[in-house]
Amino acid sequence: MSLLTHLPRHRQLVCRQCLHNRRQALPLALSKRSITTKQDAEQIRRAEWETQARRIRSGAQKSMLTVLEERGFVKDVAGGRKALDWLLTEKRIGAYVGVDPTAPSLHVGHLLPLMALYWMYFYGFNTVTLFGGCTVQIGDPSGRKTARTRQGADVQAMNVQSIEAQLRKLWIHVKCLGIKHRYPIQTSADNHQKVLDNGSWLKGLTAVDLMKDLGSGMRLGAMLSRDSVRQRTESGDGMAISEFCYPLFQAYDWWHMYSQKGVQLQLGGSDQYGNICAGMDAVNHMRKLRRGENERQVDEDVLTATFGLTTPLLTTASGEKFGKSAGNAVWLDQTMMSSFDLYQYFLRTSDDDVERYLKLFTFIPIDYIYLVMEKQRKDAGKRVAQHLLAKEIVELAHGAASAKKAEVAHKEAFSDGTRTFSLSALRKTLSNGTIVDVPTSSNMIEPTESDRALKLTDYKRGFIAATQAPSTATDSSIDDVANSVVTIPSTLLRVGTFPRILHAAGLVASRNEGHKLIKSKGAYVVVPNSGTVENPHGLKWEQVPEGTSIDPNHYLVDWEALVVRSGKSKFQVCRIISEERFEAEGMTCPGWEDFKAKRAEQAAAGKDQ
Ligand SMILES: N[C@@H](Cc1ccc(O)cc1)C(=O)O
Repeated sequence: MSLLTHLPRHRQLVCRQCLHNRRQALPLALSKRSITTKQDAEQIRRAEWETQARRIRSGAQKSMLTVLEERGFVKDVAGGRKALDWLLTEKRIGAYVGVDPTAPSLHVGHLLPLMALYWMYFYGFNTVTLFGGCTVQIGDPSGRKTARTRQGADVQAMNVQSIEAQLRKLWIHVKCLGIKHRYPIQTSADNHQKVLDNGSWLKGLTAVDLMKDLGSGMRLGAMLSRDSVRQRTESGDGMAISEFCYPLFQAYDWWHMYSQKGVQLQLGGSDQYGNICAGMDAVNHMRKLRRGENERQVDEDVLTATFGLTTPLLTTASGEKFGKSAGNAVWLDQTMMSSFDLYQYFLRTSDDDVERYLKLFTFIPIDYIYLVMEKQRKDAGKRVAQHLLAKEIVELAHGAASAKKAEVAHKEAFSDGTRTFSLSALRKTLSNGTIVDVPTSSNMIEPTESDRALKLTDYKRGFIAATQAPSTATDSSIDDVANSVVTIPSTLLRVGTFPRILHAAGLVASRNEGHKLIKSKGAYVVVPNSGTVENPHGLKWEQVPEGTSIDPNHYLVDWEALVVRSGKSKFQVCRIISEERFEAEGMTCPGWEDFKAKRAEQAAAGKDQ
């Protein structure tokens, strides 16, 4: 906990443990009077750090790197593991994670390096989350097989604005979670935690200066041998000079923050390894050039050296890509993915993955995670670990109030394992649920010059609609439901059309797969009026019966909703509306165009006869 020195003395809320630590850490003279001057604060910070270092050296506390490794954050360390472990114990260095605002929101994949950085914050390091207001205009080729499509200046400006706000919001939630989990955040200093835009220094940098200083120290051989460059040249697609030079800009960021803020460590996803190594070389070169430091000092002094740390690429235990829902990214922005859906995405985590995710995506102390996992193994059906994971992530991304609401909505919806579904929860979902029309074209909806006034939220909605998997997808990797409510025209509800409905609801990738799901007894539907005396509003699930004589209309709840489920917990609430309204509002759903085409064909054939 911080010492909250700006508050009057009686409001400095410090828990007993912190008070004890603080007394131990403070030089006697300081602990007796109130802390006022900057030097005092600095002295306390130093004393706090020294106490922590002593505890780590004596084995009473785990080192920073050990914590990161134990929780699964470390794939590669550039610069040497042992040296980094030592440095992180001895010196309160600066560390940073950068993201390019290529979309209006971060997605869960971004969280990995960010979480590692947040842990460093709890340990007292000076931390920077950087957004690439300038680098996004160039486009990082790392890990990409093709060049990015160029975005309009308006789109870019909105993305930058949105990502900056999101990074700031995440920090607020991180601090709240830190307090909740009782991490002793050390006395804050000006540079303890910052959100920076690389535009603020790259914009003023001239091309000549970049090439003269930094460019002269970067070797072509190393840059050419990078995977992203090799792949493109080998595939014949080639690469633009701008993309090829991208690492120079990222390297300059680091040099800027190294020289101004003592940032010695960069964290990033595994695709950033090349950029990070290029940055380390560049910083060394600049140190020799600008500061006139001698070669040996730069190459050998660990206390001033730079290091890189990459986080692993996440896949689920069954080998699928992590962070995709129905083929789309799992966004952290609430207007692009509701708290309900984000919660549901993580609630579906398999038992094999959940422990790993709890370590990576939550700040829950590791011993508590082990306890939860014991409980989980005893009664896996309750999914305690998954609920905990889902709630913590929503709390991190959307805040505590949203997390609580999402938890209640889910627990109510599945009040008895996955067997009952309460009417009130369903009604709530129907009234809150975002109805996202799946667009007919996969073109990005980009605001034009004349659309300058377009609000950010509208833009985000447009973005999410445009980047959804196309409605006619037959991609069998669709294993998820992205929205709380989908809208389906009543025309699709005919005797024998359950496979079509499962497809329209997004639970399966085609009508054929719908058939298969029903046949394998994996499809369920909520039965209306199935409450009991004890639980009159509870709704029960029933297996969708096989056969062509089943009428989905018999399962309509409140005459407006059909709730279908695939397997254990993948469910979808479908709002049923008339075809006229569906068409008038320009909506569509998987299989709809196909259905209409067939209907027209049949009508034409009927006329011919
Ligand atoms: N290149 C990074 C983002 C980044 C930008 C600037 C930096 O200084 C660091 C990282 C990415 O695409 O993920």
